[in-house]
Amino acid sequence: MTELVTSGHEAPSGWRVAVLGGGAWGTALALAMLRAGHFVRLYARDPETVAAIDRGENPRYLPGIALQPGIVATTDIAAALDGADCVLAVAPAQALRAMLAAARHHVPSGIPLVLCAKGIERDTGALLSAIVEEALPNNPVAALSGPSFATDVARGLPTAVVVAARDADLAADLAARFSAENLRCYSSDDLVGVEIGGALKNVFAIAAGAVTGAKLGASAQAAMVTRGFVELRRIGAAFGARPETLMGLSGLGDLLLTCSSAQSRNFAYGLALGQGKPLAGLPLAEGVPTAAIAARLAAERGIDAPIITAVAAILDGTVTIGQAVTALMTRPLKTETDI
Ligand SMILES: NC(=O)C1=CN([C@@H]2O[C@H](COP(=O)(O)OP(=O)(O)OC[C@H]3O[C@@H](n4cnc5c(N)ncnc54)[C@H](OP(=O)(O)O)[C@@H]3O)[C@@H](O)[C@H]2O)C=CC1
Ligand SMILES: O=C(CO)COP(=O)(O)O
Repeated sequence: MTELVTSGHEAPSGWRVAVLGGGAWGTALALAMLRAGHFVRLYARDPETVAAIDRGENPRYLPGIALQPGIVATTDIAAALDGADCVLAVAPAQALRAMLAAARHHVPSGIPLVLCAKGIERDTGALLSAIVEEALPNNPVAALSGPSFATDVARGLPTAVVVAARDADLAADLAARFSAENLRCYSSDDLVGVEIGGALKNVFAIAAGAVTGAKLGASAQAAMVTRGFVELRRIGAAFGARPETLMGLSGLGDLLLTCSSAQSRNFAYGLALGQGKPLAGLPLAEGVPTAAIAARLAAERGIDAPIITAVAAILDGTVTIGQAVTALMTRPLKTETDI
């Protein structure tokens, strides 16, 4: 592996970056890595996606966006990982464990694995970093997160994210290597804080979409996002996240983005829910499994998380949106600063 660099974002020479996942975010990050001067191999399990990327497009996941040449796409995970200096793991959160099982014997020892998904494993409650540490004990884990729609990044629009690792030098090195003219990467050593913010904001994005879809009004929207952030901070604190991380790009920043834009698939999912439209066939909404497990974790740990609990109950059909709103509005009164 090349030596660590921590200054600016001009120094790094090209790394061999393996991107695992050929969806919207994997493809966008592959482009971002090319622009940052790296050699990119992208693994997708679907041969049609690989063929499309070879043609310079990914119409299923990034329709209408022309891909600059240079991404080497393959269905062979071993070939994608051969000689890699770094791995970006970009499958959905619930698929991470399966993807790592396929990858683990081919990941060079010691290279960083950067989590790019946002979620908590539904069946186990595991943070994604814990899944990586179990599957790849000889590889340092990092996470890239923050307000960043794949289409924006793919188009090269200015975007800021945070790259976190427990080792601050590794985080700074990765941030320097990944940054380019229109991708500004901050670094953090609060890996868990970055993971928690990214996972939970999706649950509130579903709630925000539902508030809009059910025409509950802009005031309700602002109240929900603000009180949702209180729940995010409570759960974050229980996991050891630092408050300033939750206030940053991967927490508040991404919460604001996805709670305010129908470009967010989680918001769009909530919008359909609030409008009573069919949900089957909608694009990936990571907040759905994360709501269920976050509600369970909050209950087990005695953390007050009424909005997350309401979203989970609405999604599993236990309560209607109307019933959830009434329950939220008639809870015992309290001081606002009672975090
Ligand atoms: N899209 C965005 O704007 C952003 C997304 N993210 C996060 O990135 C993660 C991925 O999202 P995104 O790329 O958008 O999702 P998409 O639905 O666009 O794509 C998912 C990709 O993962 C692949 N995949 C699913 N399961 C497996 C598996 N077991 N092994 C290998 N590949 C698998 C799919 O393959 P196949 O086509 O064969 O099913 C597909 O290529 C999510 O956690 C999301 O929250 C983060 C920031 C921005
Ligand atoms: O995480 C994202 C932007 O930061 C993407 O959000 P959605 O998955 O809701 O589209």
